[in-house]
Amino acid sequence: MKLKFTKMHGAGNDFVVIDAINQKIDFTPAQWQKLGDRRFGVGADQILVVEKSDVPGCDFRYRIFNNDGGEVEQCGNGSRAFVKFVVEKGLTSARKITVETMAGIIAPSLEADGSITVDMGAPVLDPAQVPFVAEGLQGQPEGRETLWPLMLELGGQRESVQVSVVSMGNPHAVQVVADVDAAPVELVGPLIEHHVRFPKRVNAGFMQLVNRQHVKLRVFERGAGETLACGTGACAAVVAGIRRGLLDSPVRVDARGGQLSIAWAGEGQPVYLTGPAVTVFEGEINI
Ligand SMILES: N[C@H](CCC[C@H](N)C(=O)O)C(=O)O
Repeated sequence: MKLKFTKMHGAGNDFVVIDAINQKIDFTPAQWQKLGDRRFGVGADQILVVEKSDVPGCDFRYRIFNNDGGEVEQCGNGSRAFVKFVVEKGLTSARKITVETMAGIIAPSLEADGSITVDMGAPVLDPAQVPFVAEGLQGQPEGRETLWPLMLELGGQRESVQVSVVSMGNPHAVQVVADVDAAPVELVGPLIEHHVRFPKRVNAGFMQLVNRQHVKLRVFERGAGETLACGTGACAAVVAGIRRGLLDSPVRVDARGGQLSIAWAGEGQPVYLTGPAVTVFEGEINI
């Protein structure tokens, strides 16, 4: 079939966005993978699918596929591209929309100055619900947070890294490092992503503290590898840092592809993600 799509990015985290309201989409994981393939397809970190929602009061449904073809629960940078897409395509006259995702309802809004803020909902902090298997581990309390010693096999050596585990609807394991640019993200990221204690795999965050309201962050994403920015990863990292007593809301998050801002008022409260969304080009592909 000939498929119309829009190529977009949020702080360098790039997407193929598809209007599945006006196009009939029924793809196999292999077809999603092809769309995300940077040589055999269009190429993107994730594919975002816009559908009508059946949930009363919800404007749209938002489906997210990593470029490994797997469908996932949430995408923060994608939610900003989503609201820009539906406004630019005339699919809504609203500027603040409610969107049904696999992880629950989120509410992106397009501000008059073009910036976009998303109510990402409250973080899930119970390790079992991330999900993370803590059995047999001695968690290290720090502030309101618990640091979990994750055992990794690195070059025949067993090394332990201390991670916070947080869900934004999708799972995150966040560690603090002295220097993100020197952090072994390509080596350690996959070991954490596929660690046996994460039954649904996990996004691995590496956070450097600049000051109490400014961090640098790299994320090795589940199902996509290292991306230039990860919105839910930024949310999870800031939540973990605030709970550890290391950060104060709001926090500036410097990702490799751009700048995000995260605000969180504490347990049970929503996390607000603010950042850019850019439309790069429109296209068609035979898929
Ligand atoms: N790789 C993530 C999905 C995309 C999240 C990221 N691109 C964001 O902006 O939140 C996962 O498997 O949970």
